[in-house]
Amino acid sequence: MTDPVGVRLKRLPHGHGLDLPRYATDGAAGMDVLSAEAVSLKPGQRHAVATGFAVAIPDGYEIQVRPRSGLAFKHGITVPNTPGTIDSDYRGELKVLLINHGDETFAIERGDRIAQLVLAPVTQAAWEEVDELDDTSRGEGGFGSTGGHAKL
Ligand SMILES: O=c1ccn([C@H]2C[C@H](O)[C@@H](COP(=O)(O)OP(=O)(O)OP(=O)(O)O)O2)c(=O)[nH]1
Repeated sequence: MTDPVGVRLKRLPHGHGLDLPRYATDGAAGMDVLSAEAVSLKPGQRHAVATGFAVAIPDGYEIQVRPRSGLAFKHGITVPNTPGTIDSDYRGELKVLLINHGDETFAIERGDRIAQLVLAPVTQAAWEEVDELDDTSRGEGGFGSTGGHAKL
């Protein structure tokens, strides 16, 4: 595990009194993030859930917003834009987009752990436009070209 990276975090008025996102175990990759609002999601419904804080991520990093597998597996609650991207220059409230793919209304209470945040390094690309690309054994094969499942 590398040394932790400092990330500035500002609580917004509706975030006061809530725990900050935190790693549930020593080896956790993601910090569980809490909802700052109570909201119910009907089947098929989407919502941008308030977290009650904003961040200033250091240059060269992003935060990814990922689903919690337990909510996804047991209730069909997931992040439709997974992994959500929090840019280092974004200063608005960090929101967690959720969708209910289950068949029952799902109630979220303020303080519920709704998703997880993963701090990740970012490498920006610089295009090098060329007339021809190098040959590879895969070539233009893709989208299941190597098989591995009867349906492919
Ligand atoms: O799950 C998410 C995804 C994004 N954002 C915020 C932070 C991010 O930096 C900003 C823009 O996100 P993104 O680039 O994914 O959105 P876009 O649809 O491309 O909008 P924009 O034109 O604002 O970049 O919105 C969130 O709070 N939660």
